[in-house]
Amino acid sequence: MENVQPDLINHFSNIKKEDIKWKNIKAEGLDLEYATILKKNIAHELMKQLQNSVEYFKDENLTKVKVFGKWHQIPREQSAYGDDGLKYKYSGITVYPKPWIEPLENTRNLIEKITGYRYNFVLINRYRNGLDYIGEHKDDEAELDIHTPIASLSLGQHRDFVLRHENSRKRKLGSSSLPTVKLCLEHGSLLLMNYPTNKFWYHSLPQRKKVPGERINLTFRKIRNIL
Ligand SMILES: O=C(O)CCC(=O)C(=O)O
Ligand SMILES: [Fe+2]
Repeated sequence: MENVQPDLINHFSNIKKEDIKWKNIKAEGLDLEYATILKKNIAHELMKQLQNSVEYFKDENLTKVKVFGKWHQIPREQSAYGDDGLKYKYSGITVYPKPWIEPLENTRNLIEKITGYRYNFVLINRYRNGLDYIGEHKDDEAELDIHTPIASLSLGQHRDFVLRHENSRKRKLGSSSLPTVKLCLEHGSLLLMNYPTNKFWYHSLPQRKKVPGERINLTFRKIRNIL
């Protein structure tokens, strides 16, 4: 029987590392690399497959997070997939990833081919519309392998991504305030947050009422097995 679904693996196998044009963004303690890695039609196909297969958390223990000591309903949908036996704790919640599903595993393998890093975990955020957002935070949990950059793949509605140095945030006396860094994360783009970015810089994806489309973001991470 002929496969009527466009074959993602086939498309992915045509993507060559040497064809990718990276943009480097650097500031004190900040090191980012950004590139469009998927053509529009391939990005659309991956998004469609994820819309049909990803299951988001429903359990109350996983849809509320602790921010500055208070519990809040997360203003987006979230899920996690990864290797068996891993555990990731953030914002007061503990996540055990679901087993890999095909589109996510294929994407993990593509990112390994492009970056040379092998990931064992992906956190998925779905922003249903422009009101959904993620507040300022650092991804600096102890179980993250800090020398493997967080690789963030964006699909769907482009959204602004804002980074602020911790000193600018605290307006610490005597520290020169570093300018905010703002990027627009496009459909089919990959952002690498290299060490030591998450040590010094907070990031967020603010609400944007004028860009109401759905966005799915995959952050591939390497968790050190702490069992
Ligand atoms: O949606 C994004 O681009 C960022 C998500 C994020 O910062 C996170 O999952 O830690
Ligand atoms: Fe983050």
